[in-house]
Amino acid sequence: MVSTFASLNSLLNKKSTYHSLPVADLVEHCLQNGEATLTSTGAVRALTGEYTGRSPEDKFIVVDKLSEKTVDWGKVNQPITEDKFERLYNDVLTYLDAKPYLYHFNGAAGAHVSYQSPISVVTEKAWHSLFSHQLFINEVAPDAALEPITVINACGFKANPAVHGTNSETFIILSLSERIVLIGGTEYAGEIKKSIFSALNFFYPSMNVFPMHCSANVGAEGDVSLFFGLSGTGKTTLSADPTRKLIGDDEHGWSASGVFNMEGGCYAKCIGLTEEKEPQIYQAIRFGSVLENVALDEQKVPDYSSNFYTENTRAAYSLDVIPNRVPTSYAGHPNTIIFLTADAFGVLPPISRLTKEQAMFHFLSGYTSKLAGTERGVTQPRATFSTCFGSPFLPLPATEYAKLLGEKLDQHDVKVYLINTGWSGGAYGVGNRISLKYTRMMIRAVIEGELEGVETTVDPIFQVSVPTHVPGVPDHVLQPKKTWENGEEYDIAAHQLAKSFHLNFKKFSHELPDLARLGGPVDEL
Ligand SMILES: Nc1ncnc2c1ncn2[C@@H]1O[C@H](COP(=O)(O)OP(=O)(O)O)[C@@H](O)[C@H]1O
Ligand SMILES: C=C(OP(=O)(O)O)C(=O)O
Ligand SMILES: [Mn+2]
Repeated sequence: MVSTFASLNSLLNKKSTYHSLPVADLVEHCLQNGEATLTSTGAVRALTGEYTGRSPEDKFIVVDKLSEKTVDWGKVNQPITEDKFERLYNDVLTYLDAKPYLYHFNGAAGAHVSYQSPISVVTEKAWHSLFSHQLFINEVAPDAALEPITVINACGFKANPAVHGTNSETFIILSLSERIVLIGGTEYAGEIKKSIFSALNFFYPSMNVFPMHCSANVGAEGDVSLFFGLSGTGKTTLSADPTRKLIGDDEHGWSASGVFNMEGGCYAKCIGLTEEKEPQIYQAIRFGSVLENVALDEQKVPDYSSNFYTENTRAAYSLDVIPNRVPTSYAGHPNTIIFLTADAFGVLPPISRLTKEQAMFHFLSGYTSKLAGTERGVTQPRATFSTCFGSPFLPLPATEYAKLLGEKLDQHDVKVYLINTGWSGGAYGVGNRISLKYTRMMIRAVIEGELEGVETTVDPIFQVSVPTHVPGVPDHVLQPKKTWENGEEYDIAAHQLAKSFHLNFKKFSHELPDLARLGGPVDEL
């Protein structure tokens, strides 16, 4: 229990801890400490060394009274004992105690006061504090509803698996009871934001809030759109739309009163970034923003085309720099939901409309690809079923989140579309990634209601409803088989994927016996 833990407070009360430094000071510290480089954009650039993506094999949840019977234990949520956690916690604090200085960010997660949790992030690096400042909410509501959560990031501390019970020197450990996240052995900043997301994904469902791995924006009429998707499928890119106000790019809750952002900033992939293609993200990279693992030329100009350090290059910036943001970071109930999937087999239609059953089936399936770099060891697109389009971040069984989605779909009038932002004209390696321009056109058409009444065909394998015409997109692009040189090869690949959908869904068939038949592809198992 926590009373036996070394006191974090005494560490934080030391003179050498910097509390809630303003951005300009944090930038100065990053540069003075030699942690980061000032770039021509005004943003600082940090390099993270060996770990340039998340490390799912090193993520654990502490088994205790609260988690034991609630968490969906397995490969994603690996158990670690309270004793091991306590030992590691004490060793991490001893390590941090020896540091000449520490940084302490104080902010919040959950834009709506009724769902807000104060967040403390204690780091040895100034740039992690700057990252936290940009990604989390900076003003804490005095009456925040949830208890605080503390992240302790000792990125330079290396665990000893024999002593600490970890898998390697690296660890991301969540104690839900103590509301503490311990991170060590990795500098990848994404672990900080995604561990808070994991914690809230545990706490929100019991408050009747549906936590979602999605981006969100709102139109002039107050119409809210959500974009679900695993990393790299386009949440950040596609929600950055000059004609709509941004709520957030990655993590939202859906409560009885509407949708709210959990965060206060964005974390955009910047591989291949150009001002022309993604102006909002490009322009957000400025003083105060943090570039992670982006290559620089001799003039310190970012080279977004370079994957010298990793494919998973990132920019972290505050929502404050987005000109068309929703200032409160919350809005009403969505009327459009888009599931983004990056299909590496190139067989899913680029756009299709889903019935409620299909929406539930595809949400639970979470078929997509892991794109290069976001997770350690993934170097090219790899097809995966990532339930709820966010499996790495879900402590509870997937069906709990699906139940919340089902309730919301019953209560509100929402159209649901599946959009393939992955490959077309052949699998990865043969075909090409669907053009961002066309994807944007499809999304515009959905949101503007231009597809209501448009003629559709039912995809013979996936059974979803495919519009025959989308303004601005050549008709043949909408029919995946027509984009392949060899139609027979298309059929083989599509049937194979249909089969893996059904194989994957078997784990839900006990609880949801009819859903695969009602919402899935043709079943030829
Ligand atoms: N058709 C497309 N739709 C969306 N993104 C695309 C598409 N084609 C290429 N991309 C690229 O894929 C990446 C999507 O990343 P991002 O929006 O950060 O994903 P997420 O926020 O879901 O992790 C961006 O680098 C974007 O330029
Ligand atoms: C930051 C990540 O993902 P996303 O691009 O979805 O924010 C991640 O998976 O580490
Ligand atoms: Mn994103």
